[in-house]
Amino acid sequence: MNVIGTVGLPGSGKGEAATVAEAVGVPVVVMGDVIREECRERGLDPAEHHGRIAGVLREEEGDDAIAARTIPRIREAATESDADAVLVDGLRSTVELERFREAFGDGFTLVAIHAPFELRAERLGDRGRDDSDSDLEALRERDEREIDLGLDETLERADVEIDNTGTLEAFRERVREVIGVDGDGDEEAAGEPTDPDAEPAGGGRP
Ligand SMILES: Nc1ncnc2c1ncn2[C@@H]1O[C@H](COP(=O)(O)OP(=O)(O)OP(=O)(O)O)[C@@H](O)[C@H]1O
Repeated sequence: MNVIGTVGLPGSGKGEAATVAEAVGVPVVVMGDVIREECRERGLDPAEHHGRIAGVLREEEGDDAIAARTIPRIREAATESDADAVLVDGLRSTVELERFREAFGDGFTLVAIHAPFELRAERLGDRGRDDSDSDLEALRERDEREIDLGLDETLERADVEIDNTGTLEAFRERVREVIGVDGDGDEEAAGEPTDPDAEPAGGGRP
């Protein structure tokens, strides 16, 4: 089974990458859903308690708690789908990376998505999902929180890099390339890492 994990700072493009995967039939498992489910089980509103419950889970079950709870979801998504790959959105730390490598071996590919602070701030401002999206100080704090969890080191250990500083279409094309789907929507060897330095394939939308 090919499992593609994405890692990137807030606003780097992980959600867009997940949307591309879904559009080509690659199921997406969002690690944050594990936390949202735990919030609901504890009778808490995920919108308010998400961050705290993520910390509580790590304290109670170990630093790899969220990865460990995500693994059965990945296997289930793979079983239910005809696709050769599953995309996992939301890795934060090397402990989680190691947990996935242990579970999926060479089938696990970590994809780092990079975009500089100013660009992420601008894009999140446009996204405007909530108030924090347009708050520079909030973004700085989110960056720091994620870096504290080990996001920087996790980015450094990626198998494939995606530079998301160009157009949205160039990014989408590069994501399709990385998940092994060509511009016509045909699946190739989903999950095989491609040359990280390669230019996006370009061309029109599928
Ligand atoms: N290359 C791009 N050009 C223009 N807009 C982009 C590009 N890449 C991403 N975006 C937009 O930037 C915003 C942030 O991207 P996205 O939601 O994918 O980030 P994320 O990494 O999932 O962030 P978070 O961790 O906060 O959920 C979205 O509105 C997305 O559509």
